[in-house]
Amino acid sequence: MKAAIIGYGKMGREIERILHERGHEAALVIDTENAAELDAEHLRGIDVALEFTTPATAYRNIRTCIECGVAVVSGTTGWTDRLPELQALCRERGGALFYASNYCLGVNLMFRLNRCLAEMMNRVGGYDVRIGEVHHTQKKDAPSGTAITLAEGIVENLDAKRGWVNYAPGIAHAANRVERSEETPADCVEIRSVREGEVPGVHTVTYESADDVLEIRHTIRNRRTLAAGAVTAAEFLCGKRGVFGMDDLLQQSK
Ligand SMILES: NC(=O)C1=CN([C@@H]2O[C@H](COP(=O)(O)OP(=O)(O)OC[C@H]3O[C@@H](n4cnc5c(N)ncnc54)[C@H](OP(=O)(O)O)[C@@H]3O)[C@@H](O)[C@H]2O)C=CC1
Ligand SMILES: O=C(O)C1=N[C@H](C(=O)O)C[C@H](O)C1
Repeated sequence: MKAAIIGYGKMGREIERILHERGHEAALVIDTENAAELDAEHLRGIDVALEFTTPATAYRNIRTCIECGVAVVSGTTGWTDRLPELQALCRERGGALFYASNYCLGVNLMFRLNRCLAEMMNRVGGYDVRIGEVHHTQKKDAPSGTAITLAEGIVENLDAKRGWVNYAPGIAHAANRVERSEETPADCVEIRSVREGEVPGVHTVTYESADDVLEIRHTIRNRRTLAAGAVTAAEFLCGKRGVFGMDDLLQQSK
């Protein structure tokens, strides 16, 4: 597989290592200094691009890949209100796009558990739910894309919840922010965001009643699991047309 890496930061470098280990070629590397080289000429001959950049740049990067007819795997978070536009463009152009808010297999199992638990909670009274996420201090977006996917899984399955808000004290650029935890409306899932040291990512879904606490938690030990999942998605996407996510990948590997 001849791959392009778009964004040569923490994820881009880890992805490069996994590509080499699996015998693929990182034929093009795009970062801020050569961002202008993301064009048809430089993408010629590339089988798949792996895009991990910033909330401000992901849309344009992915769009360029689709317009140049190159399959693209993206994991960039903090911009996905515009993802449906690109999914529509990809379908219209007969391209290939894979997006996941989290490429770690364990997190995707947690997504399934989370949806299932939310559905079961409709038959049990007395619990309220909240989500916690902890990440490193360089993270540009809040809440994390993973926390948003968890919140959407709850909203889709738990009748009492209609949306989510973010309690993110001290974090700039938080979406759907409430200033204090007590301001969270009863029909919203509160996501509490914390930025701390070098933490790769911890996500917790907590159901609390007056008498007990039920929690599901996932802790990422290192970015290797995220990069390996992204490369597996790229291998899956190669030669396909359409719009895909982790459920498609997990379906196939059953
Ligand atoms: N879905 C998933 O599983 C995961 C998603 N992520 C998400 O992926 C994104 C990247 O994460 P991470 O690697 O940790 O972040 P980093 O900040 O370490 O890396 C991002 C890189 O992209 C570069 N960049 C900025 N603009 C452009 C551009 N226009 N074209 C090409 N490169 C550009 C940055 O350069 P410079 O530093 O010069 O600005 C930087 O090198 C984030 O949104 C993060 O939330 C992260 C891990 C897993
Ligand atoms: O920025 C990160 O580091 C991560 N971002 C993703 C997110 O926002 O959910 C995935 C993972 O948690 C690491």
